[in-house]
Amino acid sequence: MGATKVVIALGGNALQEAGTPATAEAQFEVVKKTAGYIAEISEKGYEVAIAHGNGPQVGRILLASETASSVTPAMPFDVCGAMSQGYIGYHIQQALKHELAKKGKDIPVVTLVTQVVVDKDDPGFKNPTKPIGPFYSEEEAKKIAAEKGYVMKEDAGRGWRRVVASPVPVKIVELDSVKRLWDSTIVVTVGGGGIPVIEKEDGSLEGVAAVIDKDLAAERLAEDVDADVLMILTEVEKVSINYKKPNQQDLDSITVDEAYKLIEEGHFAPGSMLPKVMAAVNFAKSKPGKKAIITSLYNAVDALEGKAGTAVTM
Ligand SMILES: Nc1ncnc2c1ncn2[C@@H]1O[C@H](COP(=O)(O)OP(=O)(O)O)[C@@H](O)[C@H]1O
Ligand SMILES: NC(=O)OP(=O)(O)O
Repeated sequence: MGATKVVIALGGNALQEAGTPATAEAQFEVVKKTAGYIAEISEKGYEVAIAHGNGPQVGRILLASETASSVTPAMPFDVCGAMSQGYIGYHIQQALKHELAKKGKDIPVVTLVTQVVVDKDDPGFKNPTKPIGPFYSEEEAKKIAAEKGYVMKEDAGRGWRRVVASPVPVKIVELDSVKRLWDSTIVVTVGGGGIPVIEKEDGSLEGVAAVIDKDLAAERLAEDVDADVLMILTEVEKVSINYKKPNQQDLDSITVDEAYKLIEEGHFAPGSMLPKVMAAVNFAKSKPGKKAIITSLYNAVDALEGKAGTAVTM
C-alpha cells in the first residue's frame, strides 16, 4: 500500500493570529508555526497538498488597489484573488521548505496559481455570504455600504465586514498539473478556494468577482486526486453540538447520516462550521473508506493517528 494522501485545508488561524494587524510580517510569523506542523505530518510519511483561505488577504489587496486608484488603475477582483494566492503561497513555500530542511527532508514546495470553474448561474452570485477584508463598526460599515454599494454584514459577533458572492466550486482547471506534481512535490493549490472563473461558449475562461469557500474547494481537490483523508484545520479541536452552550458536547467521530441529522438540528453555524461539516460529509460519502477530519492545527498530527479531532466517515 502507498502512502496516505492527505489534502489539508488551512483555516484563518493558520495565517493570522486573532486580534493582530493583518500585516505581511505578522502573517509570515504565523505561517512559520503552521509550516512546522505540516513538516511534521510530511515527516511521518503522509503525502500532502495544501489549500488555504484568503478572506482577510483578498479583501485587503482589493482595498489597497481601490485606495490607490487615483494614481494607478484598480485591479479587478479575480486578479486580486490571484495575488492573494501568490502572497500566501510564497510565505508557505519559504517557511515549509525551511521546516522540512530542519528535519533533513528535501521536498519541493510549489504554489500553483489555481483557477476553479464555477457556474455562472450559481445562486451564490445573488446572495453574497463570504466575508472578506477588515472588520468595521456598524456605523463605518453602513457608511461604506452607502458610499460604495458594497454588501456589509455582521460576522459572527466579531464586527462588520464586506461580503461577496461565494459560488460552489465545480472544476479545478489545473487539476492535471496537481496530479503530475503529487508524487514529488508538496503543492499549495486552490488557495482562497481557487480563482473563480466561468467557462464561456468559445471555451475560454473569464474571472469573476467572487471568493470560493476554501473548505469546499479542498474537498473538490481531495476527491479529484483520490486522497485518503481531507483534513480541515481550524481553531477548535473538535466539532461540537450545542456549541458554546452549557451542554456543549464535543464529537470524536460522526457518520454521514449523523452529520445530516445534526445539520438539520442547526448545530453548525452557517459561514463558519457548516461549510466545514458539509465539505467533510461530501468527502466521506464520495467513495468507501474516505475519511474527513476537522481539528485544530495543533492537533493535526494526533488527529491523523485517530487521537484527536472529529472524524467524519460513511
Ligand atoms: N458546532 C460548532 N462546533 C465547533 N465550532 C463551531 C461550531 N459552530 C461554529 N463554530 C465556530 O466555527 C469556527 C470555525 O469557522 P471559521 O473561523 O470561519 O473557520 P476558519 O478556520 O476556516 O477561518 C470555530 O473556530 C468555532 O468558533
Ligand atoms: N476563501 C476562503 O474560504 O477564505 P476564508 O477561509 O478566509 O474565509
